[in-house]
Formats: sequence, C-alpha cells, structure tokens
Amino acid sequence: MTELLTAAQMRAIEKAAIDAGEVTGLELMERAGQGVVDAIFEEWPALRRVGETHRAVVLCGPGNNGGDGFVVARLLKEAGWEVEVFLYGDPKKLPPDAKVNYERWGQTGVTIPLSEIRRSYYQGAGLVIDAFFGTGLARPLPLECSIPIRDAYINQDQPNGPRIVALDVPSGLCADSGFFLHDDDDGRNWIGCHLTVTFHQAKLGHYLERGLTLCARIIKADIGLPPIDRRWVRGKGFVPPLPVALLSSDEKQLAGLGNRLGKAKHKHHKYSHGHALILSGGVGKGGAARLAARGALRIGAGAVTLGAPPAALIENAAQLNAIMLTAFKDADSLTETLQDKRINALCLGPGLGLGAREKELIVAALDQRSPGLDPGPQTQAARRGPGSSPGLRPIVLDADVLTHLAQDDTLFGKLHAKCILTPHAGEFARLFPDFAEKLNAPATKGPAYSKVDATRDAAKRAGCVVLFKGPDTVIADPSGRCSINASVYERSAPWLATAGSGDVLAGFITGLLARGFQPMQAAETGAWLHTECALGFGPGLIAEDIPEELPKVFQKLGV
Ligand SMILES: NC(=O)C1=CN([C@@H]2O[C@H](COP(=O)(O)OP(=O)(O)OC[C@H]3O[C@@H](n4cnc5c(N)ncnc54)[C@H](OP(=O)(O)O)[C@@H]3O)[C@@H](O)[C@H]2O)[C@@H](O)CC1
Ligand SMILES: Nc1ncnc2c1ncn2[C@@H]1O[C@H](COP(=O)(O)OP(=O)(O)O)[C@@H](O)[C@H]1O
Ligand SMILES: [K+]
Repeated sequence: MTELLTAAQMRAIEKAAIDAGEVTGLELMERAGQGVVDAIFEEWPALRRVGETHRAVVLCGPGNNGGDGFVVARLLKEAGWEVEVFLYGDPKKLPPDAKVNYERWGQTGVTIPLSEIRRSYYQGAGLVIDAFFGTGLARPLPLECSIPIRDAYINQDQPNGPRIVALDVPSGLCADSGFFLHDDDDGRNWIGCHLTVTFHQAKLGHYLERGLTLCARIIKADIGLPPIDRRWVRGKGFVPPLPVALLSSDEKQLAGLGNRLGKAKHKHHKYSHGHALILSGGVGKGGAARLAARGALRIGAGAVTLGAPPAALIENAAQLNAIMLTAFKDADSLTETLQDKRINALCLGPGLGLGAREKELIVAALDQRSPGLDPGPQTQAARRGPGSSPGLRPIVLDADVLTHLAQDDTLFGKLHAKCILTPHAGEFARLFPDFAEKLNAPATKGPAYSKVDATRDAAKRAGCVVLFKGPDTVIADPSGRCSINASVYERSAPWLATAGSGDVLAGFITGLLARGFQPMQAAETGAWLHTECALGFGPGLIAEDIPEELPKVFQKLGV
C-alpha cells in the first residue's frame, strides 16, 4: 500500500539513512535532480530530441529545493539545453548541499538574482522548473516568487509555451495539508504546474485540498531511500503520527482486496453473509435509504431489510424486491427487531428525518446490546480487531443522524467503537465545529492543520471511525490509523458528486460490516469501491448506477 508522508517524516527518513552512512545528502540531491530530468523526458519525449534548440528557465529558492533546481539546470545543460537560472535569496546563505550544487552549476552557467527576471525570459522556453520551495515552506510564498510562476503560466497559452515542472511540490503548497499558504488575498495563489515530481514517497499535500488541483500530475522519483521503518514508528520519539495510507489501485492493494472480498464465497446460506438493517424516513423520504439498501445488497450482504414507518410501507413495497421490508412504529419496535441476532449491521441516517421519533430510534440503535450477536463471516478477525465489542452491532451513521448527534451531546456520548460516522464537510463542521474552524482558518504557517489532522481528532473524540467525505475522503480511527481515498489524478471521478451518491456509500459500508469487515476496513473498502464504480461507469453517472457497477468491479478484482 502506498504511504503518504509528512515533511517531518520525510526528513526523518532522510536523516536516518544519512546517519546510518547509507547515503549522503549530496547523493540524494543528485538523484532527485536526475529523477526530475528522467521524468521530464519520459513525460515529453519530444524534449529529448537532439539537434533542436531547447531552453529552460530554472527558478531556485533558498533551501534544498533550490539545490535540486541547480542539479536539474546542470543536467539539462549537459543534455544540450540552453538554461537560465534565477535565485531567490542570498547564495551565501544556501544550505551546504545546495551551495555545492550552486557552485557546480556556476562552472557552466550564471545565476541571476530573481529580481532581474522579466516576462521575456519565458518566450521560447520549453520548460520552467519551479524549485523555489519544497517541504521546508514555513510561510506564505513571497510575492516575488509567485509572480514569475504566474507569468510562466500565462505564457503557457502561447504556441510552444513552457511546461511548468514543480520539484517535490508546487511552491506555496504546504506539503502536509495541501493548503496554499497565504496571508492575504493578493493573488499569490496564481500557481500551478503541468507535472509535479516528488521524491521517495508522495506527501500528504499532494492528495489533500488544493494539492488535488495544483499538482496536475504526480511522478515519484526513486532516490534510493529505504521505506519508512516500522520500528521507528513504534519506538519512542520517531515522528508520530503513523504514515497515512493512500487507497490506490496498485497491484498489491487490488490482490488484498480481491482476497478479502472473496472470502465469503464458500459460506453456506444467505445469513452467513450477514444481514443489514437500514432505517428509512417517512412518506416520500425513502429514496436515500433505498439507495443505501441497494448498495448494501450489491456489495454482498446476504440479506438486507429496510425498516420504514408504517405509513411508508406501501410506497417502499412498490419499489423493492430482493430487499425485505419491515415496519417500525417507534423505538420499541426497533429494539424488538434487534432481538434477531442475525441482523449484524445497521445504517441510520439517509433520509431518516430530524424529529423526536428518529432521535429515539438512534438511541435505541446505539444502546442495543445483544450478547449472542452473530459477528458475521470473518468472526475470528472481528473478535481480534480494535473495534470488537461483543454484543454491539456495527452502525453506519450518516446524514440526518449526524445532525442529531451535533445537536445532542448525550447522543454523541453514546457513540461506541463499532460506529462509523460519514460526514461531508458541512456535516463535519456541525459535528466538530472547533476542528472545522481550525481547518478552515487561513493557512498562514507550515505545517498547516490538515483534513487528516481534523479527521484524526474527530475519530479520537467520537471514539469511532470517521470518514470525512470529499474528492479527498479521509478515514481515521481513534488510534490514529488513517487513510485517504483520493478521487484525483488517474482516479479522478468528479461525477461522483451527484445526489444520493453518499447514501450509496453508506450502504456499501453497511453491507461490508454485515459481511464481517472491521469498521475501519469496511469504511476504506467501501470508499475505494465507490470510486471504482464511478470510474467504471464514467460521466453521466447517477447514484442508482453506482451499486449496479459493482459486479464489473468485482469481476476485475477476481472476486
Ligand atoms: N528530505 C529529503 O530526503 C530530500 C529533500 N530534497 C529536497 O529538499 C527540499 C526540502 O529542503 P529544505 O528543507 O531546505 O526546504 P525548502 O523547501 O527548500 O525551503 C526551506 C528554505 O526556505 C526558507 N523559507 C521557507 N518558507 C519561506 C517563505 N515563505 N519565504 C521565504 N523563505 C522561506 C527557509 O528559511 P527559514 O524558514 O529557515 O527562514 C529555508 O531557507 C525538498 O522539498 C526536496 O526538494 C531532495 O534534495 C532529496 C532528498
Ligand atoms: N469532486 C469529487 N470527486 C469525487 N468524489 C466526490 C467529489 N465530490 C464528492 N464526492 C463524493 O461523493 C459523495 C457525496 O456524498 P454526499 O455529500 O453525502 O452527497 P449526497 O448527500 O447527495 O449523497 C461522497 O462519497 C464524496 O466523497
Ligand atoms: K517546488
């Protein structure tokens, strides 16, 4: 699984390798620069053609990101390019490795102070290298630096305008949060690029917030560092928190998922695949719950029952076939239904309603204890896992339930380790106003408080898994385990932002819980499959299409 790193984790990995004598900082910088040049030629093979004049403008900053820029300048020059290098800052103050590369570059070319750059420099340039700031950005991007990048961006519209390549991160972007650091609204955030080449591992900021649009495309250059060492993570002092997993489509992850999803195959009857109960709202309000129910059934729950108020039974009966239907007059009837130990996962929220009856239903669902509860097919794993609390049913809490929880501290206090909260940004802000305020405050200093921080804090406070939706869906549990399901780059599916899509996601997760998945695993797998369905269907997708795409995704996974 791909791990996303913070700037501090990246520095710690680098330091450990250097301290162990495995590599020097200078070697890492050389490999970084070489990795960038290789990535550029791979991305745009025409730039490699010999016998043609190619020109590059390299914009260097005062730290090691600038040092990488000097290496790129030298290597391009060695490949026959005309190269102009500009430096923001005082060359005498460059850190040691960057200074060595500044001097090496000085043997073949000149370095011009950034203050002398003019728009005309971009004319005829095939490449602009943004090496102002990387993981060390601590304050907003100086205007002096953002203007040249903006000018390059303007020039890109000219015939043969330059391709802009960001080293590590587009300068100005906080590598931990994906926020653009700024202290006012003066247009500094006019940055962007065509390609971001990062080193060793991608950083959190590439997959969060503005990073999703500013990085354009990410290539990871291998600079020969070892993977993050688990012992450091467990040992005292090593840059906690844990690295964040990126839910991607790499082969290892696909094989693991296929394996897990395929596990229930050989069970004997429908109830050994679990039984999910989804509560619906009143008359005319059942669509969201029906979408969730369809999602739960398609994802493999053996049986799915929709619980509706008596007045809404006929309306639901007219629309459901494989999904069973039952009436809940009040909380007592829910408690009675929950005597059925085969019901092993619940979903409350989509279209449920905001009245007193619904609140009582939530209390009944959260309070229920059933000592003989069937934990589902993956019994052993479920018993061992952190969310295992015998007798408690896993519950997905979405939509209206999140509003109830935001309004009532007692209700919030009833959350337990088998709950999963699935807020979108608005719901998150109602539920966790203090974390949302920190998250939405202007990001002026690096590292800025991120969506990962907010989701981890929320999971800790709630004592359960929180899945914070968006194109960058962040999932965390109270222990700090965290992952991102990012619908960007090769997994971009903006058409997933369609009415009812979140209800289907809630249903997917509920169905996986019924199948015995642990809460964190159910949330991660549900979110990943949700995006895969959208990718498989393509534009034009409506919420009803999402569950119907699952069989094809399963086929691809070999389930
Ligand atoms: N880690 C690794 O394994 C490898 C890392 N490598 C490369 O190193 C990069 C990280 O280098 P880095 O730590 O020197 O930070 P970088 O981003 O160049 O900037 C720091 C400088 O900028 C300054 N400064 C900050 N904000 C500012 C602002 N707004 N306005 C003005 N100044 C500001 C800050 O000054 P200070 O805050 O101390 O005053 C400091 O002088 C990384 O992204 C990658 O490209 C590779 O070589 C391969 C291996
Ligand atoms: N730009 C986007 N790209 C990909 N997925 C998105 C995007 N915007 C939202 N989503 C996803 O779409 C779903 C929307 O859910 P939600 O906001 O609850 O909508 P609804 O209430 O209409 O179902 C979530 O799973 C979210 O992660
Ligand atoms: K940069």
